[in-house]
Amino acid sequence: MTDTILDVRGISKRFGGLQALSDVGITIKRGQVYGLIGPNGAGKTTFFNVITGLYTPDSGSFELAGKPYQPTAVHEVAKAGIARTFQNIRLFADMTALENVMVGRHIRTHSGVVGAILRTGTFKAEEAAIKKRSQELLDYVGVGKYADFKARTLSYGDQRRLEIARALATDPQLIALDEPAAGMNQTEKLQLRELISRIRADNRTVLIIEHDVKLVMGLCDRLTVLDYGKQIAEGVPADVQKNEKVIEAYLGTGGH
Ligand SMILES: Nc1ncnc2c1ncn2[C@@H]1O[C@H](COP(=O)(O)OP(=O)(O)OP(=O)(O)O)[C@@H](O)[C@H]1O
Repeated sequence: MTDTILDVRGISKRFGGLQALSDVGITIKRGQVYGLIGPNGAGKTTFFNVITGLYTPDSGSFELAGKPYQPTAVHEVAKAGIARTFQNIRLFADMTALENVMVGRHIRTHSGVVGAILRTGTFKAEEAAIKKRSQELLDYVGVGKYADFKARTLSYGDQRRLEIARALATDPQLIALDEPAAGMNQTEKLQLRELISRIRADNRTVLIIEHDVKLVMGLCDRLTVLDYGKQIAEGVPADVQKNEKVIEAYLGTGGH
């Protein structure tokens, strides 16, 4: 089994006259929490969108768990083993918390459409297993008691946790979290930090975009810093924190 989960090299992406990403590459090892940070407009979400199949890059190569991987379509990316959450929560608002997670789990089932229509024994057994696993995941992220509540009735912090449960339901090789702490209060941030640490302790691999630098520095094993689409630093938090280019990008010129 390879130690490298995601190996991405030479990603460039242009929107009209704007070079959103220039030759960006990262390597994430199994069991790491890897952070992607940078000022507003640095290209973080674009990078996420490229590796999860929402944007086609102008150049770049990808390997997932040692195999060449082409992020061409969102559902193919999920099948290949990358699950993500979004900066703006994207749950099925009128479905229950449990149903939201069950949807995520369905990409790993086998009985298919015919089985579902005929309600075969295999289908029913699979459905029961999906339900059980989904409830376990709700408990795992700490929202088990809201299983039967509609997603939109959950607090903001709980909706973010629910999104993480749904992403975990696909049994991903890599879970990519896009600003999971956005809009959270300090207590919720602490709980989130505990949850992500637990996810890592369970030998999962996490890629995280986050604006809260303190949270990222305390949580990540390694970091990449983007600024105007360029990778200005890569390394362990203690080194990245001292990097002059990083300090300048965050504190200096115009505070973009
Ligand atoms: N679909 C698009 N079409 C045109 N320009 C885009 C598109 N998506 C992003 N951009 C531009 O690319 C640049 C990088 O944006 P991106 O959203 O990736 O930055 P970010 O680091 O995630 O920023 P933030 O922290 O504000 O979310 C920005 O200048 C943005 O306006």
